[in-house]
Order: sequence, then structure tokens, then C-alpha cells
Amino acid sequence: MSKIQRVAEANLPTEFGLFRIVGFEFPDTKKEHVALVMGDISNSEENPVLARIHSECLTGDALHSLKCDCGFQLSTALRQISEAGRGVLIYHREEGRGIGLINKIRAYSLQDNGMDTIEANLALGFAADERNFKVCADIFELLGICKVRLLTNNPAKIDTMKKAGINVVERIPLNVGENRYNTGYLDTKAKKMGHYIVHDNEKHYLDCPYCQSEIPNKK
Ligand SMILES: Nc1nc2c(ncn2[C@@H]2O[C@H](COP(=O)(O)OP(=O)(O)OP(=O)(O)O)[C@@H](O)[C@H]2O)c(=O)[nH]1
Repeated sequence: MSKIQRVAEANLPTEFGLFRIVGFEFPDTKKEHVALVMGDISNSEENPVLARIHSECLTGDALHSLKCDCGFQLSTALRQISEAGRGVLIYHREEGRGIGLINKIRAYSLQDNGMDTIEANLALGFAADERNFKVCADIFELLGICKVRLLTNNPAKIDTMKKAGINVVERIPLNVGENRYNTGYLDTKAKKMGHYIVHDNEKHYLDCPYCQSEIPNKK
């Protein structure tokens, strides 16, 4: 498979401020991803860039679903980047953890009947997570970024970045939008996928190797 290429860019005013939107495309498959960029990101070696890898979730990001935390994470990440005046959000077009929108709806139907988010994927013949985050490392590279402070609860994103040569100097938790419709989903991600989800404030400090410096009063 060919490597993704940077193919287009323009200004994108948003409710969180003025971003540049940069478009990326695989020459052979025409598969597209985008990044929203704010501020001067050219000097990440000296000043690591606040960054978010956000996988596509039409239901959460655009249709205000409460079944997941995606829409809340998207707006919070854009707000945090805007407040910092500098950062990048990669909008990673891997809907439904890579199974696509219609299959995610099929998975939701199985969840309506009692399965959790992982069991539903497996029952449909997919892996728990079909995403490939390597393309996001390639996008960071095309943007000239080598060091990031990553907004995420997902250890797989950090591992893939590190293996691909993107230095994650800090993990910044993104625990927002918990509600009675997504508590089970968040629990499953924590228990079965190792996500650093916090219900009580201490937990992720203890579990997350990237957050050790934040442990209050740690000896
Ligand atoms: N298959 C499936 N996908 C889901 C479900 N709920 C949400 N998703 C998808 O899960 C993905 C969540 O993306 P992210 O929020 O970037 O990733 P994450 O793995 O939760 O990691 P962080 O948010 O960075 O902690 C999106 O692609 C959603 O469309 C579900 O029940 N089943």
C-alpha cells in the first residue's frame, strides 16, 4: 500500500477558533483523513505539540449521541487546543473503531439486546478494534511534528505513536461526557481494552505510566 500524502489545505473558522484544515489522501485507495492545526507547530522538538487523535464517530461527533463519549471528547479537545493557542487534532476516518457506520449500527443493535461493545464486534466477526493508528504517525510526520502531548485515554494510540517514532512526552487524560447511557461502554473499554477511564479521580494516576508525575503526594 502506498503512503498517505498531504494534498490540500485551507482556513477553517470554527466555534473554537480559527484552524487550518489539512487534507491527506492515499493515492491508491483515495482513503481520506484530515487534521485541524492551530498556531505554529514547526518547533515540536523544543516545544511538544498538544495533540489529539480522534477517530470518526458520526453518531457522537455530529448527531449528539450519548451512547459514547466521542462528541464530548471532540469539542473538549478542540477547546483545549484553542485555549493553548497551538495544537493539532487528527480526524482519523475510522468510523466505529474501523468497522464502518452500518456495522456500528449493527453492533449497537446487539448492544440493545445485552452485549457489550466488544462482544458485539466479535459477534459480527470483527476484532475488538480494527483501527490502524500508524497512519496518524505518518500524518504527524507530514506536519513536521516529532513530539506530542497526547490527549487520550487509550494506551494503543500511545504505543503505536512510540513504535512509529513519534515521541509522546505526556498523556493528557480526556475524561468527559460520562452519562447514564455510556457508563457501561466506558467500563468495558477500561476493563477489556485497558483504557485509562476514571470514575474516581485517583485511578488513572495509579494505572497510567505516563501520568506518574501527576500522582498527588506520591512518595
Ligand atoms: N464498533 C464500535 N465502535 C464504537 C462504539 N462506540 C463508539 N465507537 C467508535 O469508537 C471510536 C472512538 O474513537 P476515539 O474516541 O478516538 O478513541 P478511543 O479509543 O476511545 O480513545 P480516546 O478517546 O483517545 O481515549 C470511534 O471510531 C467511534 O465511532 C461501539 O459501541 N462499537
